Order: sequence, then C-alpha cells, then structure tokens
Amino acid sequence: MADDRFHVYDTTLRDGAQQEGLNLTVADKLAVARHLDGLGVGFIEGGWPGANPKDTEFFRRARTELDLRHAQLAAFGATRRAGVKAADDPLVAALRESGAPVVTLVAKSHDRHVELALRTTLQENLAMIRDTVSHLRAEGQRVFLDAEHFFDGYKSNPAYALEVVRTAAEAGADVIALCDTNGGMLPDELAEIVHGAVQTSARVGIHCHDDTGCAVANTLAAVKAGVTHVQGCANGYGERSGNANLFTVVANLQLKRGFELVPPQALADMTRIAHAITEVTNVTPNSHAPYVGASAFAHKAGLHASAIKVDPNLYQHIDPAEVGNDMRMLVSDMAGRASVELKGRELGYELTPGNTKELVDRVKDLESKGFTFEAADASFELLLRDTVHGERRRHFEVESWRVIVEHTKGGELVSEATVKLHAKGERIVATGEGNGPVNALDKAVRLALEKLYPDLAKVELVDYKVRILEGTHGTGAITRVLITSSDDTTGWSTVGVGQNIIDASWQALEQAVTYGLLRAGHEC
Ligand SMILES: CC(=O)SCCNC(=O)CCNC(=O)[C@H](O)C(C)(C)COP(=O)(O)OP(=O)(O)OC[C@H]1O[C@@H](n2cnc3c(N)ncnc32)[C@H](O)[C@@H]1OP(=O)(O)O
Ligand SMILES: CC(=O)C(=O)O
Repeated sequence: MADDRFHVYDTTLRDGAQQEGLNLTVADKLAVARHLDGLGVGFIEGGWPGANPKDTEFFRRARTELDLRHAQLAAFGATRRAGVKAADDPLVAALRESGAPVVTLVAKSHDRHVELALRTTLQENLAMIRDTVSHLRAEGQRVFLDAEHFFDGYKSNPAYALEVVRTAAEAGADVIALCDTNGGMLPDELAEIVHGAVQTSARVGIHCHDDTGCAVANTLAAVKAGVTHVQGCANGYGERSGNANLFTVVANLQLKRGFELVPPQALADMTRIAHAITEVTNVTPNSHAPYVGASAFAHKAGLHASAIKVDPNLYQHIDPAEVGNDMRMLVSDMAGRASVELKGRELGYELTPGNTKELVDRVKDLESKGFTFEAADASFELLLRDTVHGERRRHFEVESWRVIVEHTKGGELVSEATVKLHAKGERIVATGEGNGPVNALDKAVRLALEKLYPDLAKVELVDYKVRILEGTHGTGAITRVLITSSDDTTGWSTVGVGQNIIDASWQALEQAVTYGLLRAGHEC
C-alpha cells in the first residue's frame, strides 16, 4: 500500500481523458490503471461515476478486475447542487455507490465562479462543500477536495479562497488540492500563494495545468512551499495544453529532491510504462519528453559525443538507466570522430582511427547529398561494415532491375518488376507483381532469394516515407526514401536518395533486405 507521508495522485483516467482526441474504453482504462499501479503511484482517479455510463462501468468492473498492489482508486465528482441535500443529489449518490475508497470532490474556490457559473451565493457554496464532504465521510469514504480555480480565486478574493480550504478541512476532507485550473500561473507567484494556504489541518496538494508550459515547475515550486500531495497525468495528458506530466514530476522529486515516492525498481521501469500507456491511448509518444522520451538521452552533436567518450555524465543530467531509458548516439553531418566511434561501439564494432575518419567523411558527404543516417540506423551500419571490410559486401549482386506500371483497359493499375541478381554462384531472374512499383520490386527480390534464404520470409516492410528535398525543381527534385522493416524481434530503417523515386526506393529496399539477412545470421 502507498506511503501516506507524500501522495502521488494520478488523474490520467479523468483529467487526462479530457485531452482532445483521447478516447478510452473501459478496458483501456483498466489497462492504464494496471500500468500506473505498476509504477507505484498512491492514487488513481478513475473517472466521474454517474457522469457517463463508461465511468460508472469502470468502477463496477474495477471491483473484480483490478487487483491493485500500490494504488487506491479515487472517484471524482462535484459537490452537491445548490439548494439540495447532499444525500438527495444523484451525482453524489453515484460517488457513494462507486465503491471507491476515496472520493475527490471538485469545488469552486473563486468568488466570481460561484456567482457566475454556479449562480449561487458564496455562503451556499460553502454549505455545498461542508454538506457533501461530511455526508461522504459519514458514509465511510475518504474525501479529497480539488479547490478549482484556487489561484485565480485567491488573487480575486484571498479570504474566500482560504475559507473554502478551511471549510473543507473542518468538514473532514483529508486533502485539499489547490488547482491552477486555467494553467496561467508562474512558479514564483504560485509558491507565494501556496505558502499562505498550507497552514490548515488538512494535507494540501497541487494540481497544475500546462498552459504556460510551467505545470511541472509549478508543481515542484508548490512542493518546496509545503504541499505533500502532487497530482498529474501520464505523459502530461489533459485538457487544453495538458496537466503536469506525472512521470517528470516523480522523476524530478525522486532523483533531484530525494523523495522516495515510488520503489526505485519501478522508477527504473518508467520509460517502458510511459510507452505502454501510449500504446493503450493510441497517442504517438513524444520522443522529446523529459526522462522517458526516445530522444531524452540521444546525442547528435560531435562535441557532446567527444566529451561523453570520456564520461557520459558530462552531457547527461542522470544515468538513463535510473528511469529505464538508454543513451543513444546519433550519426549525422553534425557528428565528429567521437560520435562515430561511440556509435560503432554501440553496434558492437571497435573502429580504428583510420576507419573512423573515413566514416565521418563519408557520412558528411552523403548527408550533403540528401542521405540521413540518424533516421536510418541500418544504412549507417552497412556503411560502417563496408568501411571496416574495405569493400562493399552483399549477399547478392544486382545485374539489373526494371519496373513497369500498366494502366489496364479495365481501369486497373498494375505494377510488375523484374530483378536479375547473382547470389551464391547462381544467376536468378524473378518477376513480381504488386499494387505499386516498390511493392512489385519487394516481391520480385523476395522471389529471387527465397530458395537461398528462406528466413527472408520473416522480414516485413512496415513503413515507407518519401520526402522531396529540393522543392524548386518540381518533378525533377531529389527524393529521399526511408524504409522501415522488421522481423519478429526488432525494426530497422534504411535510406535511399535519387532524382528518381523508384531508384531511391530500390536503394533503401536493397539495404533493407541485406540488413534483414545479416540479422538472420547470414554473414557476407
Ligand atoms: C476543472 C475540471 O476539469 S472539473 C471536471 C470537469 N469534467 C467534466 O465536466 C466531465 C463530466 N461532466 C459531465 O458529464 C456533465 O457536465 C455532468 C454530468 C457533470 C453535468 O451535466 P449537466 O447536468 O447536463 O450540466 P452541465 O454540464 O450543463 O452544467 C454543469 C452543472 O454543474 C454545476 N457545477 C459546476 N461545478 C460545480 C460544483 N463544483 N459543484 C456543484 N455543481 C457544480 C454547474 O453550475 C451546472 O449547473 P446547472 O445545471 O444548474 O447549470
Ligand atoms: C479539478 C481540476 O481538474 C482542475 O481544477 O483543473
């Protein structure tokens, strides 16, 4: 069970789900909850039971389908409506019936909101808070309160904003989370206000939105000012610009401020968990996300690599393994000898100074012609192998290839490719048909090689990207093609460049097949 000295409270399934384009099924919500529990957060806000059938269903299924080891579930909802008893409000009843051990109530703490949005009096709003908190407490639930618009409310009427906090605490709320609902605060101003609000009998927490790009900084400033409960969302999901990214908050507090919020082994699993959640939400992972992004410890500049060669800490703020991430070297025209040497080592090759220099020169020359190696790891490795061997080695040599695209009388578009190859002493001619020229070439190569290399069947072409590099030349522009392939364990990318899109595609395809055969254990 979670350490109650400091709360890590996740609201991905409620505020995170308020993000544009994010739509979770009940099964998705259960899956995300399991991942968050694996990270070791203390509380998981599951949604607003009674507001929609899906969230009601989530709490119903959670009782039998979630076996949480660390976290407690929290059901979110509003205080009772003005003028009714908490016991008679159907939305309060849904919170009571959710079975969640914790209920988090949202309450207005900004006088203008009470008067304009709730259309009630300041006194009635306090009564709504008092009644709802004490009713749920009497029903045996632990109650947290989200003081909505607390900071803007404090600026408008500090006495009233603090009265809301006091009322909730006196009624029995365990936690009052101060919310920067519009996300407009900056850290210094927010910290000053938090200082004034932490003197209450309840625990004080913080809930920040990222509209100024300061949600994480504001959360850390609030912790420094005395809060002991932080709210946030996985991957920073949330309404508008999102919520404080809970992964960044936890990593910062644990690694920089010495809090032990989640077990160290769970922190070391954070990168995997962050990515597993993006699989469920179907939101492309932000590769630049702090700590867990694929680029968070990727080094491109030659000068950085030369220092990293001496000591990785010279250009890294932590050891990536602490959050389950990896250091990566990127090779491009910004690389120097150190970048190439370290990349070579990452790939399992010890390069001589002569090889290193030659590779740096080749990479810079090819990148000036439109190639890109940071996005085509397999093409770089093939270039590296050719340099180490002092010659170009392939499993097959190409005599020629050709593609025909035919528009038939019936309106059908058919592509047919013929390749003539030499492999293992044989001359092979094969023809493939496809729905496009690259598909036809791919089929023809496979047909040509399948008898000699049956495991080529495992290699799949999974992505094909084209970019025009010199738009000013119209249809005669230089084209860059990136192909991503995969076998049953990993993926790799290759690049081709040319004035003819089919030629550029062929270069990338030929390398993709070569790399696939190397991965299958066929040396050449
Ligand atoms: C800052 C936040 O993110 S808080 C979370 C916000 N999340 C959501 O709104 C998502 C779920 N919401 C919903 O499904 C719906 O809005 C419901 C079911 C809650 C309410 O739906 P409806 O009854 O149709 O009301 P509607 O959405 O138009 O308006 C909200 C009502 O709640 C009232 N209300 C708003 N905040 C509070 C509060 N803290 N306490 C009590 N009542 C409140 C409003 O005054 C308004 O009342 P009215 O019906 O008398 O005008
Ligand atoms: C409660 C909440 O989500 C907010 O005030 O932002």
